[in-house]
Amino acid sequence: MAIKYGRPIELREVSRRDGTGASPALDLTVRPRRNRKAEWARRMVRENVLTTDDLIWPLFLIDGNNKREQIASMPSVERLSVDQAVRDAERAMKLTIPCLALFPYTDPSLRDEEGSEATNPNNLVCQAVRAIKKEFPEIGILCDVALDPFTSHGHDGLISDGKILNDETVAVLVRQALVQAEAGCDIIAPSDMMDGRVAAIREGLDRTGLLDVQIMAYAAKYASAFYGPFRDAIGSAKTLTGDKRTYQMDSANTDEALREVELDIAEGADMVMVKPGMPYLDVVRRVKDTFAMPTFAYQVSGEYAMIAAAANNGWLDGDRAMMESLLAFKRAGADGVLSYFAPKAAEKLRTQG
Ligand SMILES: NCc1[nH]cc(CCC(=O)O)c1CC(=O)O
Repeated sequence: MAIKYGRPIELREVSRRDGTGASPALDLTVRPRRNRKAEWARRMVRENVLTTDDLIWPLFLIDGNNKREQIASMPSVERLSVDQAVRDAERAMKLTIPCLALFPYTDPSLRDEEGSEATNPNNLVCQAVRAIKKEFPEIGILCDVALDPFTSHGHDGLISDGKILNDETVAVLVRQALVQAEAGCDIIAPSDMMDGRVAAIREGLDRTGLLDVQIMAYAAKYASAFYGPFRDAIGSAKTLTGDKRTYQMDSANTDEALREVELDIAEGADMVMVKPGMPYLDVVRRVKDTFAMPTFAYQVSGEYAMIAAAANNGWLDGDRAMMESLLAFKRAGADGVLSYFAPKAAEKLRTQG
């Protein structure tokens, strides 16, 4: 056998750990690379897999008909009129993506201090829920609960003297959750981070007889710079005054995340979420290990934008970075991921599998 890079190691040298041997003392009975030698072998020992069941696809809605509007900071993501959202729901069905999440771009003329459009049973989100459920009752629909797409100041709650009011906001959020659930949405996802909102929403749903509507709590949601492109998408970037640090979590904390998750579970959350995603995988792991609850992560707009922008510049392989980033959530213990990559990733999974 021709040896290109040196002579073969003899077994007896393996035990020579004092470094006096002719070659460095390497314990080469153990060779982890054996299990990586071919794709079939790698498949055999693979610990985590991503499937289309793991994906939740967020859609942005806009008023009008037959409209698809590009969002500059989120390449390939569009704002959709309701009829187009129905088309994307069909695409999701075909790709076996189990669930959609809906976010509205509210016309500026409908935004006010109180976010009153949030509780309009005929708002854009409710229209889309009814239209999608009419054609595709088998697909899951998640609706975000928070006031920021509807307020003139871009905050998630009601404000008085520059302060976000907790209990008054919760009362409005319950009404927002109820109009969405009555329109037919399956999962209510409070993203506002007010205290006590999960319990109040659960009680409201149960009192109305909406016993089967699930709650996925944005339980550990951080005050993050990575929401920037989302705020472009829903049109709150320019209007937002100040920041959200009095209600969203400090990114320095993880014990606090566990307390938030514990509270939301006690208040009746069926599923919990950590957000943003990739910079907070340690939190995902701690939450999963501590509570063993269905745990989701949100790969947020800024995470999407970073990968998409780098890929569009040719700085990294976009498809591989997308799949690697999604798999990372599984490795961290997540049961699923909200991701703007959902349709693209599902297409890739389909052609691979
Ligand atoms: N409260 C609303 C909400 N729901 C989801 C996101 C961010 C999602 C994303 O960045 O993709 C936000 C923005 C925010 O809290 O400011």
